[in-house]
Amino acid sequence: MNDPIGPVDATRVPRYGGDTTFARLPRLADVADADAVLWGVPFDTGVSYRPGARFGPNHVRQSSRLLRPYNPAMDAEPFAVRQVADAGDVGVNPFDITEAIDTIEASARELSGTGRSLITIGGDHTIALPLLRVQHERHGPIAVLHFDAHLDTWDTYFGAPYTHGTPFRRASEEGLIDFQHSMHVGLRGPLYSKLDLDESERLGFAAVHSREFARTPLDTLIDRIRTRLGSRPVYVSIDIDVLDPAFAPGTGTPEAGGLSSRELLEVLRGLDGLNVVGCDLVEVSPAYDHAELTGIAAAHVLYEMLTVLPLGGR
Ligand SMILES: N=C(N)NCCCC(=O)O
Ligand SMILES: [Zn+2]
Ligand SMILES: [Zn+2]
Repeated sequence: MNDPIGPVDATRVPRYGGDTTFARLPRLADVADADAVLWGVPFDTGVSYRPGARFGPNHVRQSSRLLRPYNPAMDAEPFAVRQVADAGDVGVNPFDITEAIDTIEASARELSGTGRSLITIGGDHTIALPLLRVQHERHGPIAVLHFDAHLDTWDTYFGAPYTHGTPFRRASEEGLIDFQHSMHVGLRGPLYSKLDLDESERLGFAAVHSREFARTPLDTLIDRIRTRLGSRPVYVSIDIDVLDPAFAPGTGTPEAGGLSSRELLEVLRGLDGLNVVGCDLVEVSPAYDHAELTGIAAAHVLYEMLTVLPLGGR
């Protein structure tokens, strides 16, 4: 492998100008090949409340301009040990959800190539379903680590099966999920019924609720998460609304009482050494953001994810 091409040097080219790729990394077309590909899915036709996550990918990219190459928390240089590239956005039909899901699945399959890690910026949470289908093709039933205020294991909205509140139910029904090793983290807020929690368990998910963060040491929670995931291939799906609205106001279905950015970043660092095969970051809706708070939180979340991705051959 040639030395990876890293971000544009901010001590030479001011970080507020120029091309807007994630962390000012090269575009996929500008590198020979990549170990990890980051791309955007500007789709929000699946939302049940505030819209706007279709603008998420470019907002997160814009908010990622201040990221620097060295991660002191992990003593790591995520862009020096692997080639990371930004593949831009997929052209996805905003008027037809099933067609959009098919397009996302086909593009994810193509971009993952013969073993690249795929990091997806949404978009609303509907997009996790086609992403999981592609992971399942490669790895079989997959351990899903799902950070979210919401279960997203609901059945239908207005009779519609493919929405941002239903991807993990569909994934479970399709046999994509490893029932013994999947988990929600950060659940909170009112539900439709007590049965929602039983159903989610039946569909294969253990849970760490947001309120547990107030009373349980972080290391204990990280141990619980690592024990649940084991050595399985893990797909990490992060809905930015897992953060408290104070840390991430720019999202479509905010719920009070969420994680702090510091807690979430620490938990992600705690995934180091696990077999993480891909991830998504969804539900950033910039029209409800202020001072790029949500975009910056999302950019840092992806930076930590890129740091803990296992190094693999292409
Ligand atoms: N933000 C996501 N993904 N899901 C929220 C669904 C909440 C609801 O309308 O019941
Ligand atoms: Zn959510
Ligand atoms: Zn969600």
